[in-house]
Amino acid sequence: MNQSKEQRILNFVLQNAVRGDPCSVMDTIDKYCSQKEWAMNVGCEKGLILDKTVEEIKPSVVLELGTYCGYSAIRIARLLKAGARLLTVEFNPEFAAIAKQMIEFAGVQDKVNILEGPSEEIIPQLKKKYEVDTLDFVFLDHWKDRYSPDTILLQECNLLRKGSVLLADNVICPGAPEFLKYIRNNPSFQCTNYPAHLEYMEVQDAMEKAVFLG
Ligand SMILES: O=C(NCCCCCn1ccnc1)c1cc(-c2ccc(F)cc2)cc(O)c1O
Ligand SMILES: [Mg+2]
Repeated sequence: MNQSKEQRILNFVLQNAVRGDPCSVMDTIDKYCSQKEWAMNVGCEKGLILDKTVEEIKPSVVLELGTYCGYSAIRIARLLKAGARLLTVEFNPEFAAIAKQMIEFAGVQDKVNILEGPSEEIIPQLKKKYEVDTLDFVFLDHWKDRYSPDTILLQECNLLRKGSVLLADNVICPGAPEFLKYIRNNPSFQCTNYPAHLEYMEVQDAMEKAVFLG
């Protein structure tokens, strides 16, 4: 049965990156996806915006929606302080299996917990099942039409506190118009837009940062 693109990316990392070196894994994925096969990793340009946001917040508890191959989970986890943790939600079991291997190869598995299933089911379980009090940082990178319903669900589940930061990928391409309309018109959020390019392409994209004001 022929391999998936995601399996080809993992194999390229296993053969070319340095085990236990997160930057080498990120660079190797970026090399493969810019030179051989495009894939929807956040990439290095938007990845720098993600890095700066994580470094600014120094979060203890991070939620990522949309694991894919684990590129942004590795990107975030490598910057987390001792004892800090990342919970990342992936709906697609094949993607989750690839991400698990990618994260372990990078050596950040002790900071990352991959939660398989639909975000609308997992978010209401975070407090009781995953012992979360509130979230310091949320990276939204899953289905773009789920960004606003899941942001509402996070509030309903009391998972945000004054100063919690949301960062959303792809608000221009593929686009998350409903999310932008919701978040920019909501007095409980302070929004900032970061123009960038779609990963590995000369196509306009942007990230949106939203700080919860409580
Ligand atoms: O769809 C995206 N991500 C969600 C994938 C499924 C998430 C599953 N899931 C996980 C948890 N709950 C649900 C995405 C798409 C593109 C893109 C851009 C241009 C183009 F021509 C084609 C595609 C670029 C990205 O950066 C993206 O993130
Ligand atoms: Mg994305």
